[in-house]
Amino acid sequence: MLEAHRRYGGMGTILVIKVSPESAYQFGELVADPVTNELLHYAEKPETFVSDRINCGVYIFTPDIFTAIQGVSTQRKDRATLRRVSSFEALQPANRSLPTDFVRLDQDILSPLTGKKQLYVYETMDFWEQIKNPGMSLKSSGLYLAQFRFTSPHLLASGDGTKNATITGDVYIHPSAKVHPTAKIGPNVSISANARIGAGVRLVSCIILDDVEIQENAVVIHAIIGWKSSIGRWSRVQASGDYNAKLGVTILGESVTVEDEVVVINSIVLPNKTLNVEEVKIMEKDPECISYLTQQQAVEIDALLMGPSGFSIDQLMELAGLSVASAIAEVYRSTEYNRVLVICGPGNNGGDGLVAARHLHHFGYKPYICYPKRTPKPLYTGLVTQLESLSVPFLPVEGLPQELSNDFDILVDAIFGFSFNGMPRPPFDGLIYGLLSARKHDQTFQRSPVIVSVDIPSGWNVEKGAVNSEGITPDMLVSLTAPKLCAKMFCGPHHFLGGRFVPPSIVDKFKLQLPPYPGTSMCVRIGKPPQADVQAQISLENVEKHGEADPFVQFQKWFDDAVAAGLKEPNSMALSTASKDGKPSSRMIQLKGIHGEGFVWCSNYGSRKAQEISENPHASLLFYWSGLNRQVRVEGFVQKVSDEESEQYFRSRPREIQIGPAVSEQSNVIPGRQFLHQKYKEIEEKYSDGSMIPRPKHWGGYRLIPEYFEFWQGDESQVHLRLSYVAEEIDGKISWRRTVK
Ligand SMILES: NC(=O)C1=CN([C@@H]2O[C@H](COP(=O)(O)OP(=O)(O)OC[C@H]3O[C@@H](n4cnc5c(N)ncnc54)[C@H](O)[C@@H]3O)[C@@H](O)[C@H]2O)[C@@H](O)CC1
Ligand SMILES: [K+]
Repeated sequence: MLEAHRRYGGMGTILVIKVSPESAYQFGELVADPVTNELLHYAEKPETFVSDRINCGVYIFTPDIFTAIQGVSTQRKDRATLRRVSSFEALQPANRSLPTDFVRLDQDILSPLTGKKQLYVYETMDFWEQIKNPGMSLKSSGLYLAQFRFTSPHLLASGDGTKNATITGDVYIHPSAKVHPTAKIGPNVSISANARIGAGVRLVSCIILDDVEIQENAVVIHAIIGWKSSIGRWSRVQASGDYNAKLGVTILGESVTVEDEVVVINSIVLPNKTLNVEEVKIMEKDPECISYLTQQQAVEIDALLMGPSGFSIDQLMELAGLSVASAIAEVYRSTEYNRVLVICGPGNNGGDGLVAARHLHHFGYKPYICYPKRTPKPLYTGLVTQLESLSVPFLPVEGLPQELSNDFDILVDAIFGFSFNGMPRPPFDGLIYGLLSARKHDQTFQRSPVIVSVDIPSGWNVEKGAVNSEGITPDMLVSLTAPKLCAKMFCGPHHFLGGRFVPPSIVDKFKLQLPPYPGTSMCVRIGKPPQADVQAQISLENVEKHGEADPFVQFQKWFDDAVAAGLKEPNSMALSTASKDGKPSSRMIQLKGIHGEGFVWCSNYGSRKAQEISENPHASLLFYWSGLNRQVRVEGFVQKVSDEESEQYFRSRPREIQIGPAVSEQSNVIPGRQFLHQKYKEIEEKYSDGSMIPRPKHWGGYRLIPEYFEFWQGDESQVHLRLSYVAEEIDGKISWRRTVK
């Protein structure tokens, strides 16, 4: 490759490899000139197929690369400075999330330099393996150790349990590590510096990082143990060893303590956690406590239910669908999550979706159905008739909006259940893709719809879960009868079990361990609710230790926590303004996003707050995330955004919400509510042909440019913590001074 690089004479050469067209989209795809090998086009993880040659992530550059990196960084700094000094109206919505010293090799360097005789590719026919997920690094570590056997066999450990530990297969032990001779180690084990491995310890397929202590008789299998972690006596830390599965390898972050006699299976444990028996019991959907079914068992139970147990399919489907609707109603209230799209597949899973939609209608939701492949059996035609008689709309696939996120609050995935095999075929592949992309929440902080999967997240392998970790990531999974094996890979906040009908004969035959259903409920939660999860990571010490240097990054972190905790409307904030004579007023509004170094919201330019902002630009925003005991105050000055930017925000709103601003002349006295309804109807009718609703001149965006941030973390002991950031201008540049109180 080096020779080729010198021959090409460019600034950089990229190692590429040919992969199957199906897997190329996971990588950077490249197109090069077949004769000169010049890089002509570079697309990072493209949505449509570009090329089966992918970037291996191995580069050779001349030192000119540093000038190129500096160039990008300088440009970004200039832009940031410009943003602060020039009028906001002149600005494009800039990509706030990138700090000025952040340069992306692919987007900032490689893409702009294509076709300029600067970059070339070198295709390898040799072995290459990606290390995108932690599981793959364990696999690669094994390959590395195997290579040692040929290249540097003296580095590999040996021992038969007399003077040194018993070693099987390829094992590396750093000379400073202390390993007890009664330990049994290997194959595929790598032990780093200063690790201490106690008597009787068993290690198989794992990476033990620096300063780890593994005490007597502990077992570690298919795991990566982070720096300075310790595993107590007789504990087990293990996983299934499926390198492609999300939780196929157990990972302990830095400084995790697993106490004595604790079992940690298929888990990722964040840094600085202590796991004791109590903690683990609630943390896990303990495989010992709940049975998970193979595909075959699910099919057998199905047959037994409808055979000797005397059930009809109609009955089971009715109970399954009711469980799904009940679980949804338990978590997502119809007042906040009203518009539900139920996507129904061709089999019984789709039938469950039809039943659930009917119940959701009766529970006060507004369901819509997409049911592209109908089954002509009476059971299904009956379910369709029942829905039609309730005027529940059926939408054809072509009739679905491009972006599901704008029009629906809940997406119910009733596409495939336990009989799914292979890869999804059309039209369901496109629908599953729609579910995937509905979740890509961007910088706008708009709430994306929640996804509820019935029995199996569609597209997932029934036993192995998401293939290539690229499947949909539902927020809620309602397992029916008993969870299937893939449910172990479910990482969303709400896992429920439904199907309260399993007779004792089946429980006994399959030795099923299922949780009891409470009271008259049709569903029961499996695993603990999400809020406590995030809370477990919150300690004042953590907040202090991990506070970011950039308050915007800190804000994004806390905002993400609030989203992950499932808090209601995490983007709600109180805006306080004051009139020119200093009289304050506050109201709740919604954050639109962080763009152009500021917090943006949209409003009526004739409102009281607008009036006050025009007199006095100083304002304060307050976010309160009660479930996490956190609040954030952002103080600064406010300016209007440009007309073009306002236009963009207006266009990003769902159509029915676009009508609102046109109707309301906010804060102006109106003859009564009836008048508004009348006006709404008039406008709705005027644009009923789908033509563009114009943005009213009095509607637009504001941006608060922060000068001060205060992150407040409450604590049960009443010792609260404040992280504050004050903007300071040094040599014309803004920097943030951080203090902890
Ligand atoms: N046995 C039980 O305990 C109960 C099962 N129920 C539901 O029934 C489901 C199982 O129903 P089914 O056996 O009908 O199966 P599914 O609902 O999983 O779907 C099978 C259908 O999908 C098609 N299909 C399979 N792989 C495909 C692919 N790669 N691309 C496109 N189409 C594909 C099949 O041709 C068939 O039409 C369960 O998951 C559950 O939701 C409930 O209705 C009632 C209780
Ligand atoms: K499903």
